[in-house]
Amino acid sequence: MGRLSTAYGQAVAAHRHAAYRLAQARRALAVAAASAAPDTAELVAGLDRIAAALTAPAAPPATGPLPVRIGAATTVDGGFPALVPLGAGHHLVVDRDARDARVGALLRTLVLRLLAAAPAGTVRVAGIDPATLGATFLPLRPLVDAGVLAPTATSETEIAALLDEAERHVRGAGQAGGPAGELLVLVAASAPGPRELARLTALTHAGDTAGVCLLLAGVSPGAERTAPHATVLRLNERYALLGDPPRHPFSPDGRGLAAPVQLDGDPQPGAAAALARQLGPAVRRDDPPTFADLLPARRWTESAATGLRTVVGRAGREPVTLAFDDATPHWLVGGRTGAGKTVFLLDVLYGLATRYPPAELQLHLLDFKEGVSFTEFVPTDRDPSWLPHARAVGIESDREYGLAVLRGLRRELDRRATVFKRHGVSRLADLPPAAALPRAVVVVDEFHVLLAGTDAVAREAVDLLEELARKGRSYGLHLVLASQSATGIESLYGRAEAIFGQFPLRVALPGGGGVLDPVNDAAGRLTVGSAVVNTAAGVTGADTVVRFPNAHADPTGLARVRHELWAARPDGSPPPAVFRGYEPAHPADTPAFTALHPGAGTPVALVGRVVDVDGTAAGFTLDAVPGRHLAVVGTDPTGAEVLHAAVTGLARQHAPGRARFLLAPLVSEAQAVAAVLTAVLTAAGHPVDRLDAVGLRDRLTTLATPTAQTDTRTYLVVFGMEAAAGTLERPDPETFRSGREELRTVLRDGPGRGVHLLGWWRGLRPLVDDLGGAHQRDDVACLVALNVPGADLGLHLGAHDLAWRPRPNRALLVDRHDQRLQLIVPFVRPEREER
Ligand SMILES: Nc1ncnc2c1ncn2[C@@H]1O[C@H](COP(=O)(O)OP(=O)(O)OP(=O)(O)O)[C@@H](O)[C@H]1O
Repeated sequence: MGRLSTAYGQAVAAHRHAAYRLAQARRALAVAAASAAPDTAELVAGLDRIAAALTAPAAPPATGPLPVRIGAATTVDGGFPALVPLGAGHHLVVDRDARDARVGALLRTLVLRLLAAAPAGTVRVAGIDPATLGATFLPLRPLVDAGVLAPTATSETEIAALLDEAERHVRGAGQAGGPAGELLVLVAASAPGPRELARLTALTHAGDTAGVCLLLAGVSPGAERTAPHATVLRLNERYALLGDPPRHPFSPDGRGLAAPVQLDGDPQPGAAAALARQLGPAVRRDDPPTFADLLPARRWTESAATGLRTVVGRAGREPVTLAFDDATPHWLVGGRTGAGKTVFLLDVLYGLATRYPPAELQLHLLDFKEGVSFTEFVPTDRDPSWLPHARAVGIESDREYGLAVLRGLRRELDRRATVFKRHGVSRLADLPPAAALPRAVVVVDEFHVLLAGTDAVAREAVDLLEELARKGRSYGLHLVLASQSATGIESLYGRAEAIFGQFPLRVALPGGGGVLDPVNDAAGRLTVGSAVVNTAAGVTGADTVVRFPNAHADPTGLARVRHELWAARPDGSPPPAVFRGYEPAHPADTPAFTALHPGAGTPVALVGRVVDVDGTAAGFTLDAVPGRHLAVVGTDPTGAEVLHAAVTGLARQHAPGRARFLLAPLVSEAQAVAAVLTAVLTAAGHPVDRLDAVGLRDRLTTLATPTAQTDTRTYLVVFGMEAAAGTLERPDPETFRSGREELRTVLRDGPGRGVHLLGWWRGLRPLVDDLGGAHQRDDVACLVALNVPGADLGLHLGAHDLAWRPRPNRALLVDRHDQRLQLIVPFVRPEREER
């Protein structure tokens, strides 16, 4: 208030001085009038009116215009200050642009005077200068650095973005229903294109309380008509002629001030820097938005019936709200690595989760990169809380997990279609309250990973995304696809338009201009923490530059919000289904494994967890059908772990004495596992035999011999089957049958007699040799492929487009009998990781 009264005091003093000089001028003119000089009587009358205006008690600056000096009106008697009203619905139009040095100096001077006259932080200035590419404002650089003056808009895109911001500012003032708290001064040093100029002049009609003031240079005199709220200044070679200020005319007939005006020159050198020092601290309050700015005043008070809305940041000082609704059902977000995509998505998710209760909003979050994007939404050892809206969260997801989530969502759409039919509605909002369904927001971070290549996973993912995008609008399912690049994705060739056409809302972070129209370069100059938001599928001119807060900068604030939401969750809310791509699978953490018990039917060999939404246990039933044996293939020592899990699981399914285990650890890596297994099985009361290669061969002969049917199972567990190749190849001197022949008999006939082989082969080739050729592959119908190249495996299975790429902590489960192919996380013992 102190600064306001000082500025106002200064303005009043200037008025008084002007009034005094005016009186002097009037006297001089009266003398001239007496000598019948033409026009002087009129001039006197005009000056009288100005004097009346100047000496009348002025309205406080908050509600009235500021009188700002533009130069000196010259009379025969000398000069007096020429003032123009600015602000509170008053604007200035100059007929020449800043390429006339007098205009450039005038604009700079006016900017300094307006800033100096108003309380710090209440005036914001933005320049437009297409003709001199910003040169007009260069001397004011210290004010730009201090954040008082916005960087000059010179290109069509920048000017359009600035106009968007100004229009939002005006709308914001309109909605607030009173004088805007801040005066936005738009200074056009030269006229922009006709469209932008039309938008600028339209702003001059915004009214006294809109909080916007335009100084338009280089606008033709006809602008008087287009800008009835502006004082018009025309320049001739020596002077400027000042038109009548609207509502405070100098002349009775619109001829303006009769005294020509000598415009003030440039401000003193150093004036801009001094002002910047003075205003900087107050303006720095206009720091980037904070996380708290995104949150609603009260939690869970909004209804999602017609869509979801959240504040994502600010454009200038205006909050920017984005929606998932009929107009913008899906969003496409682009930005290079480190551009702030994850932070932006977190801002959106917290904004939504605080506005809508879990009954109105569900979240499905998929992250395909190494990182921790959505970890904070799921329970951990350190923090048991979770975001109650989260239904499925994939962290460092496999593509197959993404596919599983998308398939689940398609089923959800089918379910919703049935509900809609039952109620005879076609929109979510029309469902009766008792049948209301939550909206679902599905975020896929780094979606290009999911769609990479042209394999079966990519093809199915593209189909699913297209279907979800197409139907999602009416069923309340909204997609947010984020990526470093939305272009050049092979699997999208010919499909991109059909899919991205459903994504009208584009958010381009730094380096993410690819989500905008190819000719739209609005994202070219973004810095981290800002984004271009475009609600017209990226076309030029529909851009808003938004600054968004760094959610990660306030982890405590974030945790507080999350805990508050968690504490408020409805009774019985389940935690989200979580898939952590980096996490190994332990039998002891898998409910289906720990639930195994004797007498539960056909034994199953559990080998890991399926990469799916529920983390289903992965396994094979070992029934009496020929070929019900398990081959674990690959050099990865996990092979021994998989057999360990399968065997301990089988042991749990048999009462003591009802199963026999024959363990053949033929390779050194398996000795320790076999020792542990022997101890476990023995402790469980099961007979265990240890075999070497020769013992294995002998036992195969025994097992191949038909015996009377018993209900005792025999599990022959061989670690490193290829190590017995030499022994098995040799024919028996008496029967002339080789060990391999005995083996093949066991493979075919064993299951019928309760005999199953569980073997680890360290390569596909030895397995094929043992089977007697690839055409015999069904003799071992259950396969767990570890580090086996996809091409080799595809060849072995006769599947030419097998989407398998060997990687740590993953295996491909193949059951040739039920045509099952599943990506699994193979079981390992916890102690193995510690080694
Ligand atoms: N609004 C912001 N304000 C200030 N700094 C930010 C903002 N957003 C992000 N950053 C900074 O950028 C860093 C990277 O952000 P983020 O992790 O969101 O990037 P990303 O695009 O997801 O990158 P990547 O794909 O490599 O994970 C953050 O750690 C933070 O330091």
